[in-house]
Amino acid sequence: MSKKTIVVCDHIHQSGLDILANDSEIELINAADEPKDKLIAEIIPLADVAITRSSTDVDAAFLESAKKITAIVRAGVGVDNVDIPGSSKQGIVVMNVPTANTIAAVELTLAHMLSCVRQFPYAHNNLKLDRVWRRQDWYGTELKDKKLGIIGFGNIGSRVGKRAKAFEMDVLAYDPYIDPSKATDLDIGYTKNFEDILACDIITIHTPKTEETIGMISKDEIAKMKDGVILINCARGGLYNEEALLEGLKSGKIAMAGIDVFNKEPATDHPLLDLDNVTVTPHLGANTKESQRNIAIQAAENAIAAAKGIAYPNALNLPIKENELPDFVRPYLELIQKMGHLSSQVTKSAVKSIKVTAKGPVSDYLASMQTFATVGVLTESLADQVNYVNAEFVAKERGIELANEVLPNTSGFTNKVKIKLTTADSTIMIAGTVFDDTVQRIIEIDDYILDVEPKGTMIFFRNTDTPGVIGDVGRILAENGLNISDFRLGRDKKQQALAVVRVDGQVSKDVLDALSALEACISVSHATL
Ligand SMILES: NC(=O)C1=CN([C@@H]2O[C@H](COP(=O)(O)OP(=O)(O)OC[C@H]3O[C@@H](n4cnc5c(N)ncnc54)[C@H](O)[C@@H]3O)[C@@H](O)[C@H]2O)C=CC1
Ligand SMILES: O=C(O)CCC(=O)C(=O)O
Repeated sequence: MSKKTIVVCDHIHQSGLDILANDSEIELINAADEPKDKLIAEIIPLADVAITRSSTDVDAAFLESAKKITAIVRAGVGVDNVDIPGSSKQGIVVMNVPTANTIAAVELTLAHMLSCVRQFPYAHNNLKLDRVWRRQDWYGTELKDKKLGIIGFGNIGSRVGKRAKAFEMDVLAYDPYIDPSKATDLDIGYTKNFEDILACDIITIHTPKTEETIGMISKDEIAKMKDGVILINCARGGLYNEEALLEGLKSGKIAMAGIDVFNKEPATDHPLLDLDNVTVTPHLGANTKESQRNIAIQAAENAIAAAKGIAYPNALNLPIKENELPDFVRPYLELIQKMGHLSSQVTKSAVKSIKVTAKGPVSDYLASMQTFATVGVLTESLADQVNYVNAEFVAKERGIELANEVLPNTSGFTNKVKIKLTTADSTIMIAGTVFDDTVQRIIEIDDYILDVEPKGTMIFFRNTDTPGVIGDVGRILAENGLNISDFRLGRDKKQQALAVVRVDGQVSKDVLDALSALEACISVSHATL
């Protein structure tokens, strides 16, 4: 097997590099010290998988060069510098390493909080750099009994809250997307009213950077805050509008701000740096030895798994979360993909729409069913250019309409999935189910009730329901050296029948011509799964 190339775009801990270097199936290119233009132009085109941090943007230029890339591992949490829709369009799986740097970011937040209330860096510089001993200049405040507002109560926010409780702070969480008990179980207040947060003494933000969270704290919000409020941002630049923050700090409305992240990084010329009431760090939230080691190991292991096509841990743009998928759903996904592939082989015409329907508990996974069915349908014309990540984009680009619907839970099979494929020339409907949790079966094709295992080479022979047809079909197949491994017949109310014949071997044009020459034949087609 040829080696897969993993390009490391930013600095990661040596322990991760060692894992990559020691894998005999992996070619490692450590490009962390390469200029970004060289990285994009010369190195990214070689990569099967790339590992990035916040210093490499996965933008249009990166993606343009990512000709071979199948997966990108963001060695950290925030993926705001990764163009996820653009990656999906190219069929690239985007993965992050979500919890390995949580504690590092939590502790840096507390460091900023303590530094702000005691103006620590200024007192430090006064003594160390200026050699001035003026204790009367450095009166701080205490965290005890202060009200701390936490915006975003996920991995980092909740742990900041827990530690703030140890400082005897009065903590209030704002996060509309969590169960309030996540906060109240920690004896932390929970509010859905953002104004309650604005009334706090200290406010810290721990949300991802999204359209909703950009500028969450702006001029209007700052105006509503207490005079002398302290603001901390160790999440992402821009969550606090930087101009409003600057104004608030200049006017003294905001007493202090602790800032680790900037809208544009590196931020060596930022006007915030000119102020005397900020504590600043150059995006150090994840920079502890423990965190960097953990992240690098996880990023390397996950990149290797992705390069070998074994697994995509923490994938952010796959239609399914592997570890959340109940066992009974997997065979249905496989089945609907096969049904999609089969229907496109039988119709052999430009696809107009793919409609997926399902009944029973499996219908909770309808969106994933749609993706798998779409991959199945498009595989016939696009082979490996289509995958679970880009299927929807590819279909839309080709003007294929995608639709899905839950079927009413009537009697019969507990779970049933159905695909209706409409092409320029015809329509086909195939339904299937799974017996005993593993046995996949096609149970309907158009109006015919059947019981067929979707496997191998299959001939679909539609005929007028007259005696002797089965014998004729068997004879033609035998004359052409095709052994029948299964023969299933479905009849409809119009005196027509559909035979699905599974054969060992390939079906030639001669066989199809001979079958279609039979007087009873209405149509004949074949498919291979
Ligand atoms: N400075 C640094 O080096 C680091 C920064 N980060 C940043 O911190 C962020 C948070 O990290 P984690 O806690 O691990 O992520 P997480 O996903 O565990 O938590 C984020 C929380 O924000 C909440 N949220 C989302 N939108 C919200 C909104 N509009 N209002 C209120 N809450 C909202 C979510 O419900 C979730 O609970 C990351 O997205 C990343 O940008 C993370 C690690 C290091
Ligand atoms: O180390 C980095 O790349 C930054 C860490 C970070 O901001 C994150 O994990 O979201």
